[in-house]
Amino acid sequence: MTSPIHVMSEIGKLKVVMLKRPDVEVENFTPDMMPRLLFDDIPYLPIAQKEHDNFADVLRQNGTEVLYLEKLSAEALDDGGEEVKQNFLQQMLAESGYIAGVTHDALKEYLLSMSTQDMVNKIMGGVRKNELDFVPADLVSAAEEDDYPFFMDPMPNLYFTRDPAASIGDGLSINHMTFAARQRESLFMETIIKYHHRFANKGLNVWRDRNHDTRIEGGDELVLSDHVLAIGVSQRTSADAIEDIAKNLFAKSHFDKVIAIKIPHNHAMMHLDTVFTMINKDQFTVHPGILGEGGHIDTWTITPGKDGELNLDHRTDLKQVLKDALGLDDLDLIPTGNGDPIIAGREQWNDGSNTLAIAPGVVVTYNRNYVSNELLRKHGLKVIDVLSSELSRGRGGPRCMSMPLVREDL
Ligand SMILES: NC(=O)NCCC[C@H](N)C(=O)O
Repeated sequence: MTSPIHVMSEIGKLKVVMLKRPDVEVENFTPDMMPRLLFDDIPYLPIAQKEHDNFADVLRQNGTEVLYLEKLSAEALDDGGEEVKQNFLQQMLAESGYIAGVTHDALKEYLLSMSTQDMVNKIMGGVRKNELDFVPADLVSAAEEDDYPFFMDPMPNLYFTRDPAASIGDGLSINHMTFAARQRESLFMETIIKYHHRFANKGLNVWRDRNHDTRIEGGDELVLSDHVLAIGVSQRTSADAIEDIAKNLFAKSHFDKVIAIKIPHNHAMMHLDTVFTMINKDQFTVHPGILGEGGHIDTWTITPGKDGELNLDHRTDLKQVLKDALGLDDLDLIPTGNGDPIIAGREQWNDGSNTLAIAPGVVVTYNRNYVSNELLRKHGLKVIDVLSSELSRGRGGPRCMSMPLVREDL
């Protein structure tokens, strides 16, 4: 029986993927909340949903089974039973700032009065104060948070299913994410893996769980082959988390090389996959803005050392590093925006480098990045471009919006 998670590459034919259809969470906030919620604008929901449905349809038409995070989460809680649901809620409330007390109790009662699916949707969408027939009387609520409209913030970034967890081999990392706006997200995946009948007790390896202080996000985790990972040292992923997962993978799996790639630490390039993706056996997209003089960038190839320690090899020629790690004679690094500084900057901002490979040489991209798309076609790729006006406002593209669960081996 095949494992419910099986990902040995970035490019093997995509068989099963997990998405989250954007819902009220992407518009249930005010402009002043945007920076904290990691959004640059507020999408128009009906169009965002239409675009997302178009994305899901494209995947289905190409032979991919599409699962939805929101549905899996509710099913997992129902599979787990009453105690699991209560514990999940307790943990979610604690991570939302309510360990105990009257507000905790009021929220618990409110959320438990719903069907499991409605409860999950409500937690994802955010709980406003005016929904409950309850006014907290403590000083913090009265004196400091009286103007704030939410008991529980919405989670608008959930449609970027790539980040809270990452499939690696026959297992995954469940991630401790960087910013508070996203940290609760990975509790859904932890619950799915533990309790959903499709995943529970199937021998899945959790290479690193969410109970850490050091940070890692799936947009930085790229499975280049069944031996090699690339992981961004980025705004969202810290070097110590990379060392930690490398040690676990080297001890327990067939992965024996992790290439750590240092990228600028800023919002536009928050993850490695916003500037660099694998799209074929010997082809990658790269945003020229991350490469210095002569195409150089800091990379460290990490391999197993003595007694569980790690060996590091610092090199700056990305192309050569990748060729060596993957045993390739040549490699095609395709620059976002065809190297034009204005177009490259603009199309990277709109996730022109954030391609989702659904088979070797077949990629799904945003239609708005037409210069990069045309260039990919010229390099022999099959490009399926999807609608992107509203989805792109959340600052993530097709790779960010998808968590592959099963890919065919190459
Ligand atoms: N892998 C990705 O690059 N995901 C995009 C995440 C965008 C989201 N607004 C965030 O800042 O986390």
